[in-house]
Amino acid sequence: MVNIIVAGPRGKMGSEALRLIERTENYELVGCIDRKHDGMNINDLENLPNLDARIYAEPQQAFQELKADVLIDLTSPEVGYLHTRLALENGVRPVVGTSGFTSEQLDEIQQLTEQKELGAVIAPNFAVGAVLMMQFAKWAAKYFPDVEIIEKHHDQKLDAPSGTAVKTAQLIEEVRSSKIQGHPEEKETLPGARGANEDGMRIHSVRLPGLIAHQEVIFGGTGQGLTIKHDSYHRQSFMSGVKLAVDEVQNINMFVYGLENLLE
Ligand SMILES: NC(=O)C1=CN([C@@H]2O[C@H](COP(=O)(O)OP(=O)(O)OC[C@H]3O[C@@H](n4cnc5c(N)ncnc54)[C@H](OP(=O)(O)O)[C@@H]3O)[C@@H](O)[C@H]2O)C=CC1
Ligand SMILES: O=C(O)C1=N[C@H](C(=O)O)C[C@H](O)C1
Repeated sequence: MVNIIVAGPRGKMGSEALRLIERTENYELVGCIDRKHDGMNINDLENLPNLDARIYAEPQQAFQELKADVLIDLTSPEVGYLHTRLALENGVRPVVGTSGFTSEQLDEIQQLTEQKELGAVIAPNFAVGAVLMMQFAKWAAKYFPDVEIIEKHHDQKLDAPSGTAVKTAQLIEEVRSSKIQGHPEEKETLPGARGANEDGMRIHSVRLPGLIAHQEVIFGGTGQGLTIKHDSYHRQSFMSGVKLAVDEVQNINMFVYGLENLLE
């Protein structure tokens, strides 16, 4: 049995993670971290699976009182970082989907994971199709160094650019020499028109109601173009990746950043 704590259980992703736990035979929800409803039970809340687990507003109390193997964190960048640290400090292996961590925070989590000799998985995107999109983009960038990323998300998203777009740019940087794109003398007549600049790559963030999570990586070459595109139409698209991470995090004693490192 895998004993799991979910942080952010009322959220769009957290509630989907509860449904994953409910339908997985060897998973047990032992508690949740939620700043509201302290002391209540998940089965007291409407529209959530009928799971019997106490809610803790104070994360430290949850980690001390519960016998947990894995934390699934799907919250917001500041609190997600805190939960991840607390999990490791209390011997619990984190599986983190929360996006927006800084590279310094990722380094610190890596160090803590190694110091505690535990496993930890942080995945900017748990959808297998998105992982493939990022890998294909890395491959294409070897031959097409001029690239722009357009990520599109629902309008409740807090961080921009998305974790997926940042990770895509990082993967491309591994195979592409630093490059300034566009005309060297180009000027923005409206600030932000050319998007964020990551090593010369432009990242554009679209936020609209109705969207879930979508990304296009657009390459341009002489007389040709290539677009690699992924769409998540439902948050269930992320759950097979969350499951893979929960299953694998128990077998590793290292920090993993990106689901591609767990896929065969
Ligand atoms: N890696 C991946 O594949 C994916 C990652 N994500 C990421 O997962 C995270 C959650 O996304 P999503 O479910 O859409 O977001 P939601 O806003 O729907 O859910 C976030 C949850 O976290 C809680 N929360 C937020 N801030 C705090 C805080 N300071 N203290 C305590 N609880 C807090 C919210 O509670 P409250 O209602 O009280 O604010 C809410 O229950 C985001 O970072 C998103 O980018 C999303 C999809 C896929
Ligand atoms: O907030 C979201 O919804 C998503 N966040 C992740 C990100 O920032 O890349 C993953 C996915 O794009 C959905």
